[in-house]
Amino acid sequence: MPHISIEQRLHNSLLDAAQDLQKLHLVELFQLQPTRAEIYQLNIAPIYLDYSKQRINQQALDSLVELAEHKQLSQARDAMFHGEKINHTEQRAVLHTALRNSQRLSSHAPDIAEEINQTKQRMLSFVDKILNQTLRGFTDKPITDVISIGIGGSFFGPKMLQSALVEYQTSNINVHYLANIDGAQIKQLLAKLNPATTLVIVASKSWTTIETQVNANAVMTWFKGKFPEQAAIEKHWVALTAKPELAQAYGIAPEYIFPLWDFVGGRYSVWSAIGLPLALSIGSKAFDELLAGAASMDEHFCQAPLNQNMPVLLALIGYWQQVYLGYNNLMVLPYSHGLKSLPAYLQQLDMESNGKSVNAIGDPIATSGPILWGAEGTNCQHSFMQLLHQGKQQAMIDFIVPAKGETLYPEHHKMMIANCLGQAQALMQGKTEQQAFDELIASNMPTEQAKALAKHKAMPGNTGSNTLVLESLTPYSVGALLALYEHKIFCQGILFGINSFDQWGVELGKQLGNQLMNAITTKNSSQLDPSTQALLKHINL
Ligand SMILES: O=P(O)(O)OC[C@H]1O[C@](O)(CO)[C@@H](O)[C@@H]1O
Repeated sequence: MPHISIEQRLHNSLLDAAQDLQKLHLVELFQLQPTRAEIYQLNIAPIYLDYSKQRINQQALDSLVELAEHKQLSQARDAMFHGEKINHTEQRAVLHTALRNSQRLSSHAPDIAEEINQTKQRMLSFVDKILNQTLRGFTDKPITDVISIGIGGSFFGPKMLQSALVEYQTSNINVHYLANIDGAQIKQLLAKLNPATTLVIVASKSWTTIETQVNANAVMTWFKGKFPEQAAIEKHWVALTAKPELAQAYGIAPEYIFPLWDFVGGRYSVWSAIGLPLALSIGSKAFDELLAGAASMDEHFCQAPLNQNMPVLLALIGYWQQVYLGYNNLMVLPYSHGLKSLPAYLQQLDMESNGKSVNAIGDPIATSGPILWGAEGTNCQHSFMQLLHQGKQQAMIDFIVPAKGETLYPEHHKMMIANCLGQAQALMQGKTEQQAFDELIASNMPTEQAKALAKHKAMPGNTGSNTLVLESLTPYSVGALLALYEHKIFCQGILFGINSFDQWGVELGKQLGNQLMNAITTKNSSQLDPSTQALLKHINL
């Protein structure tokens, strides 16, 4: 027998499983194994995962779990939780998990754990004081509005969670977000606000992000138009940053500066001081529950065996679909208006983390993270779902739905559930031409016409999906959901061999944006490529 490596053996086994599964329709898989729904599920409160509709079998799952072991997934996970510098291209630890519970870290890095706890207490006490009006504006008026200026990870998390947890909004404070550098947005926002009752938060880990700087400067000009005094700035401006010295130089009072650290990646930072605008909306208790929900998923991720581990399973199923079934994109469909911005949040989380082309030692890799997209159900059923039912492109799909909905409108929630499960079913089952024909005949259509139309009504089905059921839309369950995706992405990074925690790819765009700005200001575009020159000429600034 020629010697083959473990990886090759597992690869062969996965290829065999994929070949076997290609011969079977999902409907046949259920006929052959009627207990699939009981076997391929995991209930880790507050999330129930059904993956029985995936085109997967036990041989594939066993080999995938073995592959994860072979890639030392558990060791990599422990290294992350213990604060090892796993982000090797930036020489940084990755410790967003310690923000939700620092206990696991305290035996490895007690100082960091302590600093995290102190910052959290300081931040939540600040929130309480703004909300109970102990802390007020410069003219002693209570704060009614917050402008949170930040982009990417300093924006998506708080913004998305604010709509997800709107039912938990305890304060009367309106939080407004400024991310894009669109003067029209600033104009509209500032026109309706009063500087005397507005708190301005500048959320920027690096304190160098140009969009955030430009927006902060515009808001500062507006603010100083009413209150030029430094003492006023010190009562109305807050900084959330890993560069406190730069924030202080900007004029922000040290007591109003809340740090984060280089071991918290931007897209993983909603659990840190970056969550402050959210906490000002939902209050410190609900913010704490959000952290507790995420910590519960961390605990599960650290303790559960790999084949019963929800983030690991999600990662393995996605890996299987990409590498062995040929998918390249993941569609996330939250059947919940509150979670409408979840796809946008997950886009940064997944694509900025795993959109890479080389492995840890810089060698090219064959597969990296998927394109992620999606929208709130049921709206998407009336737009792009047609393509998935009958088009030639395919997607990996995560349906997400809360089991409990708004009690004031119970019929709406029942219909939401019915639509969510109905879509997953339709994608799985499809409809044969014969079924379509029979239906048309039953509706009294003449045979020839029915034959012709049946071709258009047939749907292949056989599209797999995961369904994630949250108990309800609470801070705890949403915290667990976000941590689930974070860990899934981490696991996929390990499987692909990627460093999921750097983002060098975004740098070139920033650099060229600055060059373009220079060309526009100096009116000299001669160094630019012909297409860019022609565009600048046409725009004629
Ligand atoms: O918080 P900062 O440093 O302003 O960065 C904002 C965002 O910019 C990026 O560095 C690149 O897009 C993200 O990773 C980050 O979340």
